[in-house]
Amino acid sequence: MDVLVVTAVPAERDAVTRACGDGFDVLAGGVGPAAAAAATARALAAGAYGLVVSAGIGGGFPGRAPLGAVVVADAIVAADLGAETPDGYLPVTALGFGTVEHLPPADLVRLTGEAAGAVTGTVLTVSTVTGTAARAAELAARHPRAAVEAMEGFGAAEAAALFGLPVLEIRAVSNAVGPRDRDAWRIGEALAALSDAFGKIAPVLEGWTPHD
Ligand SMILES: O=C(O)c1cccc(C(=O)CC[C@H]2O[C@@H](n3cnc4c(=O)[nH]cnc43)[C@H](O)[C@@H]2O)c1
Repeated sequence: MDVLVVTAVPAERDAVTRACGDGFDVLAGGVGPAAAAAATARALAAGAYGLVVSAGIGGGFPGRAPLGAVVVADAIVAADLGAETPDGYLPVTALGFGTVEHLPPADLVRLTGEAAGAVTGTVLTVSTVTGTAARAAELAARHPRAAVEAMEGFGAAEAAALFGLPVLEIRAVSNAVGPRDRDAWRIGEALAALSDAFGKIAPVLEGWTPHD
């Protein structure tokens, strides 16, 4: 299986490459869903791949994914792609547009989750890092299965879907979703956990074949 791994920043790319060597193509496509979509689409147009993996650090929802935990997404959801109304938030699908969710292959989620000892759950894609308890509570209420929020998965997934390819998202938790406390972020530990997880799941990804 030829695998394209898309991270946001070079530190994440290097954490994956440390574990996988030359086995996969790993790129740092930039922060945010638009950058991830553009970088993924460019790479997919230039090469022959069978699987796209969005990977990096992320914020864990308290009670679902503690610092240092690894999360494999069983759903990749755009959490702020919609409209605010006086009656609350509406996803774009409620407005008659597009999609807000991509589902990775269930067998691949199970196999990689088991290999890495990961939590499985919804990974939210946001364009703005959550910084208040109120916003964290709002997202958790709207997405009860949310384990992590990050900023790129949905963009990579949109590009993968455009090319008819399956997608997976793997996150290592660097901080808790909630009131902003930059000093409490544990980026080094999360990058080490990401690297460790890729060391364990690389053989799974290499051996996996899609089926209908
Ligand atoms: O300062 C650094 O060294 C550094 C390294 C990596 C990422 C950052 C960021 O500022 C965060 C944006 C980046 O990380 C993901 N991320 C991590 N935690 C969260 C979160 O709580 N909510 C949303 N995104 C998060 C995100 O995917 C971005 O790629 C700084």
